[in-house]
Amino acid sequence: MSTHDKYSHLPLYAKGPLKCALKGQALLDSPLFNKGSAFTKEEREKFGLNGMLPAAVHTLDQQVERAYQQYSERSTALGKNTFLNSLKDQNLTLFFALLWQHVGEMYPIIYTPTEGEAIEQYSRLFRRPDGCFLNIDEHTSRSSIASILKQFGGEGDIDYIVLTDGEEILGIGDQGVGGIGISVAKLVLMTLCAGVWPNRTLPIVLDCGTDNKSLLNDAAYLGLRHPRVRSSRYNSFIDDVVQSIKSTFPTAILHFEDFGLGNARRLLEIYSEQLPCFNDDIQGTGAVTMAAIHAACQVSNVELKDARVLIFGAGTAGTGVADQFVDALLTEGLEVGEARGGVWLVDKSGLLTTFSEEPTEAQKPYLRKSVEWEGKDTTALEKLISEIKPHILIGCSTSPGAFTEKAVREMAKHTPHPIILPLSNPTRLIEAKPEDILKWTDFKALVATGGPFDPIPIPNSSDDDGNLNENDERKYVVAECNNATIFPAIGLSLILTRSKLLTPPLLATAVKALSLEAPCVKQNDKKAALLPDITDVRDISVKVAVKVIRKIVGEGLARVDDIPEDEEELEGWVRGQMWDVSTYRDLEAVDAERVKEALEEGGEAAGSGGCLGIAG
Ligand SMILES: NC(=O)C1=CN([C@@H]2O[C@H](COP(=O)(O)OP(=O)(O)OC[C@H]3O[C@@H](n4cnc5c(N)ncnc54)[C@H](O)[C@@H]3O)[C@@H](O)[C@H]2O)C=CC1
Ligand SMILES: CC(=O)C(=O)O
Ligand SMILES: [Mg+2]
Repeated sequence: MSTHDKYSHLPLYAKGPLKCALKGQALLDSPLFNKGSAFTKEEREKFGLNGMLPAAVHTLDQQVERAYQQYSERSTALGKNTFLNSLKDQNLTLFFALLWQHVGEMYPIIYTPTEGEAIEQYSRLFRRPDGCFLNIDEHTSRSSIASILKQFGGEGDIDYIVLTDGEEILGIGDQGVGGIGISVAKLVLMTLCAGVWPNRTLPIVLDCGTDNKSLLNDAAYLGLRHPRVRSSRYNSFIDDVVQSIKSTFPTAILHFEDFGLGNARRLLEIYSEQLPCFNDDIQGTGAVTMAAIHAACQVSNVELKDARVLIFGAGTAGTGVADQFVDALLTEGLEVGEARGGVWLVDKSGLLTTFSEEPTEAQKPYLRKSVEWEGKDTTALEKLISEIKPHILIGCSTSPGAFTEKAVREMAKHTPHPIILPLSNPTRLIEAKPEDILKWTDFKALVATGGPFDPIPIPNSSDDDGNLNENDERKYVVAECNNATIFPAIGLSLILTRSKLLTPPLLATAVKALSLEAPCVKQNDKKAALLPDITDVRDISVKVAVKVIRKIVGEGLARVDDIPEDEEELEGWVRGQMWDVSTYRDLEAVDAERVKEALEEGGEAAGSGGCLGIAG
């Protein structure tokens, strides 16, 4: 065992059969252990299930088929989302097997855009709680929070936590307590995309009130019915929560999601040196966007160090992309000043300059000298494009239609293959539709979007010399540039190594690794996707994780020391610890006392608190 520190002995994932102390109805009610009609005759006998299930024993595939039929009968996206969430409450293995077998179809149902709708309707759709609800009004002390957290498991039981305060959800603003939906959805992706064990994760919402008037006036609203608490009371609440997480789950990774502009970066800066933590909207969005930029630059022969980037919407996500761009240039040997020189930030007031009023801390490093812009129009996007001549245009503004035909055509005048990434979610808020961008640029642009879009037929496509390919039936696959393509792999790497921190070199490693997997790079084809498809994400996550894990070890941040050095062995080591989306695990009956003893002896915890299961 490791000599690194006292946490290195804590078990990671279960191997072999799951030891299960539940029987009868309690077993059927446990989403981790339940197999429904797939319980074998022997298991029915052993676990007191006789008479509690119909006679037939079905396979997981048969169950998936039936569940898919039921899913398909729901006529609306929201109805399908509700169906899937109920299934998750009943049987985790079936839920993830179904999702994985239909990942292309179901991804937008369990994630953006449908999950956004479900969050807006949270209080109406509510059936049973999922996750941990911490509310500021009942917050009395750090120990009271710790005692709530302990209901979800003890030291070593939880690997990954998604924490939100619901203020800036998925581009739809303040959703109060409904924000729990984004914590749950991001954790579903952790399992689906990177095999993190779902019972070893914890979604948390911090209910600090809401400034959303329609929620405050809605009699059905389930959260605290007052405006958001801010300043010192909020800060001490957050600090108590983070410190309680740290003491209760000392090896857990903390993922901040959808915090408001005034808090997201501030909290990351405070806590990134105290525990392994991650802000998805800043770092995840920055990282996935940077991977798309790397890939696009590579196929369109633009040197990153020469690239000019115009970021439209300089909030949490926009400045996260800017920072990631600068970090990438620093790893190529540029000085900070030079690297920042390639970034222009535009917000509601136009180009951000030294003349701009009250720039945020995150925007300050990128302010352009106002004297250089005297007498010029710094508000109209097409005018800015005409001055700056960007190679890359990124939208994180929630301003639909902001990338106008004029602006996009102007961009195409200065660069043969404009790289245009309208990232705002949900779909109705996108800065420009990909089919329009492609049409306005004669399919020369390289495009990726924040949410899902169908492939776009390429009409009589031409090659770079302008020769028409009359019979070309190809479609332009618009990659989804969403942090969900990268955060699960980063999280998996941190979990498996029990990394002490998440540092910029780890993110830069993930970015490079992901960009190498982009179809456009692999096929050296400007019309292929800028990022891998979600249907490939599990394999991609393993590849990215292998590189990040090596970096974690190299940087001396790992807290386990049995990590294989050989790349192939390391890949097997990673895969071997992932949740299997294609099979049920064997169950071994044990009594509850034995489970407790085994956990005290340091057995491998298969379930978070209350699951009464260990693995041997
Ligand atoms: N694809 C992805 O992976 C991600 C996408 N996003 C999306 O990015 C968008 C922004 O999210 P956050 O940065 O978290 O929000 P935010 O509120 O922190 O930032 C939005 C920024 O856009 C600015 N803005 C608003 N209207 C504008 C306009 N007309 N012109 C220029 N700037 C304008 C705001 O002043 C603010 O600075 C959302 O739609 C969100 O869904 C966010 C995170 C990840
Ligand atoms: C994708 C994401 O994290 C967001 O839109 O907030
Ligand atoms: Mg987010």
